Amino acid sequence: MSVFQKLVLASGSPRRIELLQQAGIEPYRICPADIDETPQRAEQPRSLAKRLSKEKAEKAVASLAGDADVERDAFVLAADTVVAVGRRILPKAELLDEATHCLRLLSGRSHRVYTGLCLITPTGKVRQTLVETRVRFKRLSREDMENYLASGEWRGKAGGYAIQGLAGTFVVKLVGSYPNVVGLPLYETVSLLSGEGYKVHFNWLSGPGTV
Ligand SMILES: Cc1cn([C@H]2C[C@H](O)[C@@H](COP(=O)(O)OP(=O)(O)OP(=O)(O)O)O2)c(=O)[nH]c1=O
Repeated sequence: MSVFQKLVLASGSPRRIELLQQAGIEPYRICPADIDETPQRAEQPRSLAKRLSKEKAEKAVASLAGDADVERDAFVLAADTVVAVGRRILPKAELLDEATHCLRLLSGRSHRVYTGLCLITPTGKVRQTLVETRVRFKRLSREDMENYLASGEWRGKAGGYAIQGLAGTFVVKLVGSYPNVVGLPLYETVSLLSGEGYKVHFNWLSGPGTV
């Protein structure tokens, strides 16, 4: 393996790319993995997040086969975020109806956000972690819901909301990792990578960053 380590991020989520960069990690390549994310019958939310993150990582690895630049010396990282109220898995909202349904379920209640992480090392080792965050929303008024639905911020988000936007004002309590809710738990990601020998470099040469 070359001294320069390569990280392939198996994700098309702009949030995950930004979060990774926030942790000082610049992916060598972005390789979104399109998979079927339908839950299996009676599948638990945490099993779903783990399974899908592994499928995304494996699909990215398969798509790199034959690519001499990354085939044998890249770490491949994937994640999947699932929002659940009890055992009920909320959809990744694409339609207004789905987002409305999600907001009704989330209003005035606690829910859990799970992110499954999967890392495949250059030697083919598969490492997985699951991170859980508990979030409680205030009771949402009709006006809150209407304004939120009109914002469109729910589109493509697990559970039909994005905590990093307007929905941040709905949060009464959060227990656990905040970046986990946005899609990538930073502490656990860095631990997973460094535990497998990926060196996280901080680019101090570019001077103090602005956050
Ligand atoms: C709950 C929540 C989810 N999300 C996002 C994170 C994920 O992008 C998305 C959950 O869907 P995912 O299937 O985890 O990810 P994705 O399809 O967007 O990207 P990829 O599979 O290519 O990595 O919801 C937020 O941005 N904010 C939030 O508060």
